[in-house]
Amino acid sequence: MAITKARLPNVASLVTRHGLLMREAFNVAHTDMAHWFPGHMARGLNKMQTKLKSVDCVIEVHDARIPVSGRNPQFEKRLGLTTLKPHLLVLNKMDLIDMRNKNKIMRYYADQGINNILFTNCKKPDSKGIKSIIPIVSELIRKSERFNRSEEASYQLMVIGIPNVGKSSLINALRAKHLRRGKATLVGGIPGITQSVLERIKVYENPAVYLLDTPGVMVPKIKSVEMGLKLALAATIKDHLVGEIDIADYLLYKLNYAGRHSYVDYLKVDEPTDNIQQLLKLSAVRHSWIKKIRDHRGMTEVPDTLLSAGRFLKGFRTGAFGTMLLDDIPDPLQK
Ligand SMILES: Nc1nc2c(ncn2[C@@H]2O[C@H](COP(=O)(O)OP(=O)(O)OP(=O)(O)O)[C@@H](O)[C@H]2O)c(=O)[nH]1
Repeated sequence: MAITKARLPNVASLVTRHGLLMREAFNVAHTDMAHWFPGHMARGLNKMQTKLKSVDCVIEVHDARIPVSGRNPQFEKRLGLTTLKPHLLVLNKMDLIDMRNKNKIMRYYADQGINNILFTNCKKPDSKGIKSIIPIVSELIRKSERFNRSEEASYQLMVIGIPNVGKSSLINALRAKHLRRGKATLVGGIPGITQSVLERIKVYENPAVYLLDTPGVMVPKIKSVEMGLKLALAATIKDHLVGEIDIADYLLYKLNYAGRHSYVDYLKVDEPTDNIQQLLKLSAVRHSWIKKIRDHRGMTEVPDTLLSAGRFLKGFRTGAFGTMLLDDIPDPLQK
């Protein structure tokens, strides 16, 4: 299957200063996306559902780079997010997007009835977003029914989200901010670090606030290959399941499309290109990333393009090419 999305290309940005014309759309040859998603994730949801009655508020963490892609509709369906319990949507990794998009993103969610939204950077526990979480959540709980929990002095919050969006980092940032305590929960750059369901961690005193950490639950169905590639680029799916080279190719397309060519220096190549194989090969040679393979001549040294792809992706994920929103945000004002 190929995606050739009709777009209105910003022609100026598609032509590099070297006069090269870049791709207007991304084509990919994947057909089977089933293996991108580990099936065991749905089991976590069952446990979350059974715990819901002891929860006062649900904090849904999502990656700010993909506000449209990948929010799990199962959360709404199974946990009744906007109806059963107070719900706060935390758009994390705000340091990786251009915050001039904030209002557009807020309008997009407001159009879906989601109004309690906060942008955070968990790398900075003293930042405004992290500081606001407990006051906002306390207010949401105070205004709610609390069902059979009104006698409880302490608050219990459940932190949910797809893999690798920063759920554990958020818990650690809150502990660091309010209790001056170290990490209570494991953080990692690859999806699927949190395995146990519903570990209870204290993050605040007076009133005592506990958070239940949960393993990431991936969307059950990916609507398109491009959506899958965005999720992979945001590191919510393990790279090898999708293929490092394909994800790197999509990244290259996105950077070129936006007219952003800082990858040229980062990868030590000569000029922008649309050819992922050539890019990764040259970068591997320039960095001396060489691997040995066995062929008809015995052991031969070849450029390690997989390693270059990994470094390219890491560059994007750590913000080396600047901030980037991966989704186009539908603006309800322009409907
Ligand atoms: N740039 C940036 N990186 C972040 C932020 N929050 C978390 N990270 C990084 O994102 C990665 C995933 O963070 P985790 O806290 O392990 O994510 P998780 O949602 O608990 O992951 P799972 O356990 O796989 O579901 C780690 O490499 C974090 O350092 C943030 O606000 N900004």
